[in-house]
Amino acid sequence: MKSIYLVGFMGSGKTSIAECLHKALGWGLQDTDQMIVDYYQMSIPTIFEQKGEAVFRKYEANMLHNTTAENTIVATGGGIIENEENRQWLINQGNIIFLQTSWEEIERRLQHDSSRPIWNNQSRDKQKLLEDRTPKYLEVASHVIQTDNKTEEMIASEIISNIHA
Ligand SMILES: Nc1ncnc2c1ncn2[C@@H]1O[C@H](COP(=O)(O)OP(=O)(O)OP(=O)(O)O)[C@@H](O)[C@H]1O
Ligand SMILES: O=C(O)C1=C[C@@H](O)[C@@H](O)[C@H](O)C1
Ligand SMILES: [Mg+2]
Repeated sequence: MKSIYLVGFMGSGKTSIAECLHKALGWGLQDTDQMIVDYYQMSIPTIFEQKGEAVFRKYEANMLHNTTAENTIVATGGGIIENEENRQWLINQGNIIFLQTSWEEIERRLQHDSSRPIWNNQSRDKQKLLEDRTPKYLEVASHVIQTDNKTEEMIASEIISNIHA
């Protein structure tokens, strides 16, 4: 079967739910953020600090194109949909799940986070970023799953029923 791509804002649960789906379906698992760290041998905060966001976005697009097209759960980075070519590429793949999460829930989940450079950049308006990005997640999505007040396992089951529907 075609791979499943998870898209959504930081903290929407792409990495966590990809892990649940990987266990439930026995498919391969990829995470574009982790692929970047492994390939370039640098943490994401270090890439942002030393190379800048534009370079990170190039690395991210390269990794997206290197993901496996079949029988793989792919967690993407929260900003993957910023790039129009990435959006078109995702639309062409088909199984794109948007994990839609409210601002209040994201704030709760990431209140102690120190690993996400954009989240931790005090000069960025993250709530506005979520508003600006939401139409882009919706543009690529073949399925939209609300994640507020659901456990990771509940969300994974919902995704499995959706893709089998
Ligand atoms: N359904 C959920 N309910 C409660 N907490 C959750 C849920 N899904 C994920 N979390 C928690 O939210 C935090 C962020 O999750 P995760 O790293 O999976 O997000 P992400 O979408 O991959 O973010 P990023 O875009 O930054 O990679 C983690 O602490 C995770 O345990
Ligand atoms: O939303 C974003 O722009 C990001 C989300 C993370 O997954 C990482 O890709 C990185 O921290 C940037
Ligand atoms: Mg992640």
